[in-house]
Amino acid sequence: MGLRKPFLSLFRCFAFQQEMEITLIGLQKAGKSRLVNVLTGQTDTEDMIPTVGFNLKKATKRNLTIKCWDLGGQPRFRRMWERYCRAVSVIVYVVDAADHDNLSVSRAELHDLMNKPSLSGIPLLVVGNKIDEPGALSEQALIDAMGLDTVTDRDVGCFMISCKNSTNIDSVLDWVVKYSKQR
Ligand SMILES: Nc1nc2c(ncn2[C@@H]2O[C@H](COP(=O)(O)OP(=O)(O)OP(=O)(O)O)[C@@H](O)[C@H]2O)c(=O)[nH]1
Ligand SMILES: [Mg+2]
Repeated sequence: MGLRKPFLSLFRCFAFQQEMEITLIGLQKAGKSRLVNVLTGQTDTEDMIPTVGFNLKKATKRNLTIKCWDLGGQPRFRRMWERYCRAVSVIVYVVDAADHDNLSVSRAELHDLMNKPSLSGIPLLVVGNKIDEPGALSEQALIDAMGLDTVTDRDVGCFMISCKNSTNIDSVLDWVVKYSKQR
């Protein structure tokens, strides 16, 4: 009898241990790598090096480990996006909400990816980053600019964040946990 309680606690600990994978994509300089740094609790820095290919980092929160595939956003790396999105629980698409000039390219790349049959049904979280910058879009303006109302074949979320000020980062984590598909 004395052993029962510790055994049950140990069982619960392993039973609820969860691991999930997400992929972060979006145009170059959107802030994907900085978001991964903030999510994984690494020292935040303004000085970021453009991602060449991809990086993999892990974030751990309580019983949850999130593997984050951080892909390069430059045109030459976009061909890889689909491959790294196929097996993940959630696709996180990062947009620089203050970079109005590149919104239409960002939208086109997003819809191109969402139309791939291999990615059908994978939940999509669009995050408008850099809301600390003047002229950053509102959430509704980002939803309109990215045409999110037309993505109807999956769960879709949208948050406005600032990696610089750590604004709304918890909402990103909560959404990922809530909508992640066990694949
Ligand atoms: N003001 C502001 N700058 C940010 C924020 N997030 C990222 N940045 C800056 O934006 C620049 C690009 O950030 P990265 O995280 O390297 O962007 P990325 O999307 O990983 O870019 P690639 O790896 O080239 O695809 C860096 O100078 C960051 O410091 C933010 O919330 N606010
Ligand atoms: Mg990067």
